Amino acid sequence: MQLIGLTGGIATGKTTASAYLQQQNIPVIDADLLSRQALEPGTSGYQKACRLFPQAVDKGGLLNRGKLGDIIFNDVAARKKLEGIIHPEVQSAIVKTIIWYWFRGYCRVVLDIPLLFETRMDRWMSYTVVITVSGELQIGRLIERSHLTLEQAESRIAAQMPINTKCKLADVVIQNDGDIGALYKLLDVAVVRRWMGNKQILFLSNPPRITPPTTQHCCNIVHKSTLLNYFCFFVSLGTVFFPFPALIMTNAMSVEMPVTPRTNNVSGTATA
Ligand SMILES: CC(C)(COP(=O)(O)OP(=O)(O)OC[C@H]1O[C@@H](n2cnc3c(N)ncnc32)[C@H](O)[C@@H]1O)[C@@H](O)C(=O)NCCC(=O)NCCS
Ligand SMILES: Nc1ncnc2c1ncn2[C@@H]1O[C@H](COP(=O)(O)OP(=O)(O)OP(=O)(O)O)[C@@H](O)[C@H]1O
Repeated sequence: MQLIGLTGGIATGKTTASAYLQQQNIPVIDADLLSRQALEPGTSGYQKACRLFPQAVDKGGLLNRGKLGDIIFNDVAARKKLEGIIHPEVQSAIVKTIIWYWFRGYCRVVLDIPLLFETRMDRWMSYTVVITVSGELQIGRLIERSHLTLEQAESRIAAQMPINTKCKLADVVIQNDGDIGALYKLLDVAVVRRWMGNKQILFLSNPPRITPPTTQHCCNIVHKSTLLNYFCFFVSLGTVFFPFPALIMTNAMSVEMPVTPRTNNVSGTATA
């Protein structure tokens, strides 16, 4: 099972990338969606959040996500408290969903997790992809999409791990300064074609900044059989408390088949 960690800063394009990958029949687990589900009315998370953050509850008694955002993105202690409620729920949902996809015979899953590095979940990934964008574009896209003021947008960005740090931690960096079509082309190279190598930066600029090293390790991970998948699933059920190590174990049991890279010239694919 190949686990591909997709992350980035706020409004750098993770959701746009995930939607495209899903169109390519690659399953995506969206941590933002799971965290929204953990805060839905009726859940214990919702009740705890209402108790902890009464300032974010509207007159009608409903939790206002915008107000909650204004609180947690300006107060580290409040953010940690909210994360303490939501993250355990999200992480357990992620593990269950991975196992579900595995049971269905998928050999790879993309995990769209904004806090991939902060929560150290990158340790369990086969490789990580960071989507980044220049500061001005990030602010502009965030304000436009979420209808925020400049101050709100800046506080949300400041509350996150600096994007440059994420880029340093990533195996693949996608610079999303171009149009959507250009982003899709970069995703084809970085994920859809399962192109794996050393750290790569896929620039949209012209001329190309980087080409893959000729010694790159390209591999196509293929499961031996669906039967093995079922076997692995039952093994993981036995390891209720440590399902991730079980997934990694079975990853090691997969066959690695070297394939010829589809493209030796990333730039050719990358340029818009
Ligand atoms: C504060 C909340 C209610 C604001 O909701 P809103 O609908 O405005 O934003 P949404 O959930 O779509 O998140 C948008 C983006 O904000 C950023 N973000 C969200 N939570 C955090 C956080 N705790 N730390 C840093 N960045 C965060 C991410 O880049 C995310 O993609 C919400 O973000 C939330 O519940 N956050 C805490 C849970 C969490 O840590 N989620 C991150 C994924 S596990
Ligand atoms: N290459 C692009 N060109 C133009 N607009 C883009 C591009 N990529 C993303 N966008 C736009 O930027 C905004 C933010 O993108 P998106 O919602 O995918 O980011 P995100 O990283 O998922 O955000 P969040 O962290 O809030 O979940 C959206 O309005 C999206 O349509």
